[in-house]
Amino acid sequence: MKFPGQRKSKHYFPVDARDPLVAQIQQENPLSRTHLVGVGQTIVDIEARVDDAFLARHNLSKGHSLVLEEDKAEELYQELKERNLISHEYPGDTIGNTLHNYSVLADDASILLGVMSQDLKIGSYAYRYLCNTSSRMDLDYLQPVSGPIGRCYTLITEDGERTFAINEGDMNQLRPEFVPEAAFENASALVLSSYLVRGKPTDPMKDSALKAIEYAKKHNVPVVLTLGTKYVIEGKQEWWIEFLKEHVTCVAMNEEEAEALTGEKDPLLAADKALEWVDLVLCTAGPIGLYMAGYTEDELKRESTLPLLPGRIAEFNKYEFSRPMTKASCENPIRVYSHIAPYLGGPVEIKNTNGAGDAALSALLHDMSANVYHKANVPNSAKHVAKCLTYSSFSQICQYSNRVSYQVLTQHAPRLSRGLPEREDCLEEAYWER
Ligand SMILES: Nc1ncnc2c1ncn2[C@@H]1O[C@H](COP(=O)(O)OP(=O)(O)O)[C@@H](O)[C@H]1O
Ligand SMILES: Nc1nc2c(ncn2[C@@H]2O[C@H](COP(=O)(O)O)[C@@H](O)[C@H]2O)c(=O)[nH]1
Repeated sequence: MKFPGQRKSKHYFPVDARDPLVAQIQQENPLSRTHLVGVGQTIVDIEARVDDAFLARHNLSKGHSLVLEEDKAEELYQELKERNLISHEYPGDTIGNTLHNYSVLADDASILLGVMSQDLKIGSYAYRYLCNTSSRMDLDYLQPVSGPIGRCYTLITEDGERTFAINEGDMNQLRPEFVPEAAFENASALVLSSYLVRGKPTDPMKDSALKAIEYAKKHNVPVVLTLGTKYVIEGKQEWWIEFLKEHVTCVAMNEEEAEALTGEKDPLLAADKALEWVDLVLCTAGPIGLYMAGYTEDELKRESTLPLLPGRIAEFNKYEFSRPMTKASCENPIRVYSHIAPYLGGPVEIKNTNGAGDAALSALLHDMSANVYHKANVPNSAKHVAKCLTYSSFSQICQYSNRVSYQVLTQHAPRLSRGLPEREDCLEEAYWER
């Protein structure tokens, strides 16, 4: 496990391998490991620049992620091919992206539960998916299917807006028996997306997601839900609120999804509202940066030394140096908020915003895993006097998530092609002290 940030703090771990005492302990007690689990829809992103007329011709509404009928998807693909509009093809899926990025950042294992075409042809989409996925992602549990994996036509119009058109293939055919309980033992978190419930009523994917949640709860693994797109939430707010209350520890969303869920346009107020249903919120807001909201124990709250920020909740970041906890594990819970503007104001040139939100979430999940890992290996550390959800503070996680989003904005693909630059191994020096 490579650790997120604060490499020089007294709590930094893994400890220096050159210390003979530590080396001896590590030989006697091999380090306990953890991993992230995700249930995903195996999808390849097929990216093309199109005009508004193209969207109109194929009855697509801009900014939406829509599942197409097979014949409509084929028509769309044929036009893209004939007009030579396809610019890039990458493995996608909001969960696949998140697990891959997690594995790259943490240099550690994640487990993808999903489907994969059993007869792989070299050059096929399934083949490309596997070739461009981190070797740290464990794909051994994938369910073989006879059909193709999903295709996500990522249609980018001149205004930079992305419209997703999905040809689902067999991506929703994951059956509950391919969700093994063993994957949840020692897991640090289960990550799911709201896309999993929008298949046909006969698709087994939703039951598989519920099975995964059942095992996560049984093994005390936090459930993290990413909202994917506002269109899956709109009109079904009540259903999602009940789902969050019943199953979810942490919700990740962008400001549009947050508004669809809570009715609040202001991301800070939306995040605050979501705390009625979950313990931790990550709300990205494009060029505005990102917000986190959560709970901490009153006695353990830590005041920020950064400038206090104005907002719909006055000086809302006052305790952002605290570490997130579940509300239930606090005797006197207080709400904590943090915000950060885009790293360096955003890249000079944004290559593609695809995957920026997934990237932010992968950094948060890395921090959650680091906490589990540290606790298992140094249980008597001062870090674990209270039961926290993360290794770092709200403020530090905001900075880390933001930094990882920036990295994705500077490249075309939605998945990190490599980790953050080594020079930043100590983010404090390069950025956090700025
Ligand atoms: N136009 C932009 N300028 C600067 N930073 C951006 C821009 N768009 C996104 N970001 C960064 O990427 C993060 C996630 O982007 P966002 O667009 O909110 O996610 P999503 O892709 O889920 O909609 C933001 O919190 C911000 O740090
Ligand atoms: N599992 C699904 N993933 C989808 C779907 N529609 C789009 N996407 C994926 O989202 C990411 C981009 O994420 P963002 O953080 O930029 O919002 C992209 O790679 C797509 O593959 C879907 O229906 N299901």
